[in-house]
Amino acid sequence: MGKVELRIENDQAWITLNRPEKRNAIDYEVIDLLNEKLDVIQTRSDAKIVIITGAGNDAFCSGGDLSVFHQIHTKTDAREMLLKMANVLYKLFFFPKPTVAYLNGTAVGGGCEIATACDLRIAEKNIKLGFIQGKLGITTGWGGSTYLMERLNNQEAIQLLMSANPFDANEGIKKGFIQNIYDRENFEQWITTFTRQPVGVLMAYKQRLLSQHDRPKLYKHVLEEIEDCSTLWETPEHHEAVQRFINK
Ligand SMILES: CC[C@@H](C(=O)O)C(=O)SCCNC(=O)CCNC(=O)[C@H](O)C(C)(C)COP(=O)(O)OP(=O)(O)OC[C@H]1O[C@@H](n2cnc3c(N)ncnc32)[C@H](O)[C@@H]1OP(=O)(O)O
Repeated sequence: MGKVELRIENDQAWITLNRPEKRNAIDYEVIDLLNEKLDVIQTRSDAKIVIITGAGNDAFCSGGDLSVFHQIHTKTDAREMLLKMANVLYKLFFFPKPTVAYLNGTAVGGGCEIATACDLRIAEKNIKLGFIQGKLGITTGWGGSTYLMERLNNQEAIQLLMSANPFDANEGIKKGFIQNIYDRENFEQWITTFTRQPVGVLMAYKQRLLSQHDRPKLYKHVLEEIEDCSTLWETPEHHEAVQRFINK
């Protein structure tokens, strides 16, 4: 089994982040694999909808792999890593087919950024969410805050980002971040309400959704976000926070 699995079945393309022992954290190989899987799905007429989830029962995704990314010290190197993943999430945000994050467990940091880049977010109950980057002395850097401002009203978005507080699925529903709470069986039933339509219908509605967004402006904002995050990456606050996690 690879670090990212793709299964296309019943008109559904399931991408599973497959590093349960690291709570499905994102490293360089995962970034490349995610990019490849999206390219494959784009060419497959039997894939009507994309579902991203995590392996195991604990986590959707714990964000960047701190055991790998703690080796990044300079702004230049941080920018390079952030841009690589930001480009994948930009592809995901503007993907021509509908995308759903099925949050089977904890989603923090970059895990919430991946979920935000999807059109819809469905959560299992009792999961923990959080744009916790602030607690690490950085901001989102993969486009997450840019996309969150598109998904939620700015007042809700800024509270989630600035507080860096964890929240649960019920709070997520109230804020408009989570659309439904379903266990796996109910999720699989719900997803068929989409896949029973022809792919052309789903893609046409997706285009209507995408036409709400100003593509060049969003990319500019993503680049600004990367710049801010990579500047903060160099600060002692960030390195000390990551070191505390590594040494725990
Ligand atoms: C860098 C990009 C940036 C962005 O642009 O957004 C970010 O993503 S910043 C956010 C980075 N992520 C984090 O700070 C989360 C760190 N992890 C946790 O807080 C917790 O692990 C958890 C996700 C809340 C889950 O807690 P729990 O279920 O209690 O599991 P453990 O803490 O015991 O972890 C099990 C195992 O997994 C390893 N792990 C977890 N997350 C990461 C990670 N992000 N990177 C690397 N490794 C991770 C953890 O170290 C444990 O390993 P072992 O001790 O070897 O079992």
